[in-house]
Amino acid sequence: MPRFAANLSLMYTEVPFLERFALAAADGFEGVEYLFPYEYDPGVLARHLEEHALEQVLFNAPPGDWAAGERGLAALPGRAEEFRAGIRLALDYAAVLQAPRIHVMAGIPQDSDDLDHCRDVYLDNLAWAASEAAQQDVDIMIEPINQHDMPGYFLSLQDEALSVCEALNLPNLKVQFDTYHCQMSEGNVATRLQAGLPRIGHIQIAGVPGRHEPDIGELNYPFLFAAMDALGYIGWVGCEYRPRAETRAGLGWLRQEEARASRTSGSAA
Ligand SMILES: O=C(O)C(=O)[C@H](O)CO
Ligand SMILES: [Mg+2]
Repeated sequence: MPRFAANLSLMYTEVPFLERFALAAADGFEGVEYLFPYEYDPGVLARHLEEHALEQVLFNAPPGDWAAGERGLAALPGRAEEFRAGIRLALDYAAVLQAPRIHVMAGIPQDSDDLDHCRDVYLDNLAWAASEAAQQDVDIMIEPINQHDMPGYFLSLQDEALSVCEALNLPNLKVQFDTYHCQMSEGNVATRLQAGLPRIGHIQIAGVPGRHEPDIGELNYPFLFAAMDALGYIGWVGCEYRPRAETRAGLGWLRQEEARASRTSGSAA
C-alpha cells in the first residue's frame, strides 16, 4: 500500500490550521503536506510535526502574489531575483521541517510573453533551484496542473513535465504526478504513471470530477493503488482533496485501501 499524506491545506479545514496536525495523526496519517508554510514560524510547525510523530512530506515554494492571481514564478521572464529569494526561503523552511521535497510552481505567463522564451527561463530557474536544493538533499518537484482549474498555467501535460526533467537530467528534479489534474487534462492515468515513474517523486490524488474523496467518480482508485504497488512506487501519495463534509467521515476509501493491502500481503505470505 502506498504511504498516504494528509494535505492540511485542503483536509481538516473544519478546524484552524495548526489543529489539523493532531486530527491527521489521530486518523492514522504518518505524513502531511500543505501549500504554503510561510505565515507560520518554522519552529512552531516543526514542534507540531514532532508532537504528532508526523513527517513533513512536501510544501510549495512561494508562488509570487497569490492573492493577485500569480501561481508561481519559475517560467516568468524578469522574475529571477524574486524566484531565487523564494527558493532560499523555502529551503530554510525545509531545513527546519526536515522536508525532502519542495513543489516549485511554473506560473501563468502573460499573453505578451513568448512561450519559447518562458521555457528557457523555466529551465534556467529549475536548474538553479535544483542545484541549491541538492546541497541539502531536497528534491524539486514540478507538477502539471489542468487548464480548467488554472487557465494559462505554463505546465499542464505529463509529457511536458517529463521533457523538462529529461532536458535538465538532474537527479533531484522530479515530477509531481497529480492524478486529478492528469485525468482532468488528458486521462490515461495508469499508462502515464507507468511512463513517468522513473521520474515521479511524489503523487497526489483526488476524485474526478469535484476534487473530493478518491472514492466515487471517473478514477478507479483501488486499481490505481494496486498499480502503484505493482510498478514499485515507494514514495508518498498526498491526499490533496476537498472532503465533501467532515474529513474523518470521508476516510472510508482509506480504510478500504488498508483492507486491500492487508489482504494482498496476507495472500503473498
Ligand atoms: O493544485 C495542486 O494540485 C497543487 O498541488 C499545487 O501545489 C497548488 O496549486
Ligand atoms: Mg497537486
